[in-house]
Amino acid sequence: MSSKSVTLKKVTKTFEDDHGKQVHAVEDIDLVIKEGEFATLLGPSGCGKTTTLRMIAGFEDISNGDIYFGNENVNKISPNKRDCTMVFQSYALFPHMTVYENVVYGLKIKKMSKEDMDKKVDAIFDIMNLNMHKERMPNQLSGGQQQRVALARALVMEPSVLLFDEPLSNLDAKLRLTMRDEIRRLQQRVGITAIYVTHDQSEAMSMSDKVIVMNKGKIEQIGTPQEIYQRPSTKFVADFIGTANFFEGEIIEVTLDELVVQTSQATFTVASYGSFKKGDSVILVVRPEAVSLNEEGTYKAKVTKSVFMGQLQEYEVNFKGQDFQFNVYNPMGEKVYQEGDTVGLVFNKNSLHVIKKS
Ligand SMILES: Nc1ncnc2c1ncn2[C@@H]1O[C@H](COP(=O)(O)OP(=O)(O)OP(=O)(O)O)[C@@H](O)[C@H]1O
Repeated sequence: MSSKSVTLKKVTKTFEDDHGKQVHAVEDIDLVIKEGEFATLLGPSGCGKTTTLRMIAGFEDISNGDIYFGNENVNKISPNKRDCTMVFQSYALFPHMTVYENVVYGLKIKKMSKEDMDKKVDAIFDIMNLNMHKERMPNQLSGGQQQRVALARALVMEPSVLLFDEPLSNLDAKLRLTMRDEIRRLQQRVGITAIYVTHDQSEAMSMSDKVIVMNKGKIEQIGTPQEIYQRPSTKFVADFIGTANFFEGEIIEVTLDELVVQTSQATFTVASYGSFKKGDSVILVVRPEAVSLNEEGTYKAKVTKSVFMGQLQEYEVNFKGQDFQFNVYNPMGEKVYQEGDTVGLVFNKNSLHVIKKS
């Protein structure tokens, strides 16, 4: 199976709202998804991820800009001629056709010989463990099985790019976990370029080589799951991915590998990433795992909430006027603090992160 890169250059999509006003659903997006890469468009409802995916598929015209598959500009190529297929949230299987007929349908349209068709369908059914369901009708399958058939139907066409529009939204939580592993393994096995839309950050984090975080029609950050979690470039990204506490402050010292940040609560030393200078107004991002507790620590805080969650103890403390939350692992025998206790906070400087205040 061949795969292609996908490039978006200054892509914009404008819609007319109910009052006839032009609104940008997607604005000036630049994006490169490499061959064989699994890239996820992630963001809250209405941020423009589905519109972006539909423009890549050709279902939606673009108002401005260019889209390339490999070196080929596909702006004017109709969806059925583009070298990509889409897997939908609703599976979109033909209800009156068997599993086999559903999967073979696209090849029949292409007028492929029966022998070649059977070879391709058999190979896909083997990869996806669908052989025993060949003669069933879609309504005789579970949601997960139906989604596997939809995936098989997309893959059998051997597109260079596979597009996913929230494909797991209709499945229960446990099945979602299994299916996301299955999709990722399959994508790696066939080496196809995949572009996946979701608003579920754990799905994005666990499946992707590259995550594209969108907000209000624009790209906030592109990075590996680790980069967007550990080194978010904006407050929006830090807030949207995982949980975070924010402290406003100012850079008071810059060394080769450290920043010193003064907030109204304390002075923090942080491992340095990005370019900062003395006097910059910043936001200190404190992830839940950046904090541990002891009796002696110099940063004293009052516990305002302590909840046993099994593996983790969830704390909320008041630290010089600001409430913040974090988790501490809970091995048996570890001291557990209760509401009203005074504790010492220890911050791990490698887990702290600074972003510029906009
Ligand atoms: N056909 C349309 N006509 C007018 N406005 C539209 C149309 N399609 C999308 N929009 C608007 O464009 C913006 C982006 O929508 P889009 O569906 O791409 O967002 P999304 O991030 O995929 O959201 P969701 O997760 O809810 O699907 C929204 O404000 C939406 O209302």
